[in-house]
Amino acid sequence: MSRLEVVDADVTFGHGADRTVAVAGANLAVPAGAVIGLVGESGSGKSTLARAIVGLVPLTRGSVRLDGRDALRSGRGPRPIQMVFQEPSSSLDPRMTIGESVGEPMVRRLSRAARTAKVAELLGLVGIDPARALHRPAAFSGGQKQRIALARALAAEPSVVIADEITSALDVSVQGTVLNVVREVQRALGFSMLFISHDFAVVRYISDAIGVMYRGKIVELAPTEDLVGSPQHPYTQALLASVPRLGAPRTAAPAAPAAPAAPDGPDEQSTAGCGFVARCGRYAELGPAGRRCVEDDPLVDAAQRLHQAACHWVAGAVL
Ligand SMILES: Nc1ncnc2c1ncn2[C@@H]1O[C@H](COP(=O)(O)OP(=O)(O)OP(=O)(O)O)[C@@H](O)[C@H]1O
Repeated sequence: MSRLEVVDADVTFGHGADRTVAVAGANLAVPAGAVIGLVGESGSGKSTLARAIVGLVPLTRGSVRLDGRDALRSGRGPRPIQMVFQEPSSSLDPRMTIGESVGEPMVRRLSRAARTAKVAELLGLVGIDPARALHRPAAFSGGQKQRIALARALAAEPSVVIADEITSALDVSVQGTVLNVVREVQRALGFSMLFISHDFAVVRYISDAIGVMYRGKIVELAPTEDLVGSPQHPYTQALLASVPRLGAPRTAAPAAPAAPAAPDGPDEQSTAGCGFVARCGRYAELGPAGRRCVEDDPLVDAAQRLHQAACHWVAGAVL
């Protein structure tokens, strides 16, 4: 297990009028052996951050560190950070048997016999009957395919696993099974994990701590029950208010209230100050004191502090 850190990360796509800033000043730490959840609405940059961590998209700025060393410059060989995607087809080739797919990351490292034994062990670990190793992905359900994709990721013996919306395409009844398998396997093997989902309930269930992402930034980071019990950032507060309680009807509340921006005030494109200012109820009430929100971008850092919120107006904020 390893400690993963993302430090001051930016990811920008395109140029000129087509320029999109997908990740902007993101800081995040996943302590060794911990499960950190990452939540945020669609387009907040979660997948891009995940892809940048495994080197699938380049960082425009910042770094990814594994136990203090640059993770993106590591040499060849088994990759210490593995990712599982929303679509199992991203990692399972339909023409290969699942045994071949799970065994592939071990081809250079293990003999055929050792690989067969390891494949059986990994399939068993994720609750798939090893006797089915000769079948192709089409023979399995969506939830089973996700578990096989996890087994393949584990074949590389990663110290960090990134799970990106791995239950989002599944029926709710299957989601629980997959989550339980992921949790059991993580506890058994002890790898660190970044678990990404737009579904707060899912992230809460599986994570030791949660990072909330908004417009490319982590705006709050806290142990799970602290975040749920006393959210500090106005965005997190709005996000939690929109999560239906178990059994209660889902309200129509938006993820964040749209506060009207002052006519001469900041808009969604403004980059100097806080990215949430145009939707922030707290800013709307601040009056002149709110100048700071427009001029200064509050950030969380990758340090050890347990509860951090990227807002100038909460206790413990990083200034
Ligand atoms: N390859 C790309 N080229 C251009 N823009 C991109 C690319 N990938 C992502 N983006 C943009 O970056 C922003 C963040 O997208 P990203 O997919 O990371 O968000 P997300 O939080 O994972 O959302 P979702 O859950 O919908 O995938 C979006 O505005 C998206 O359109």
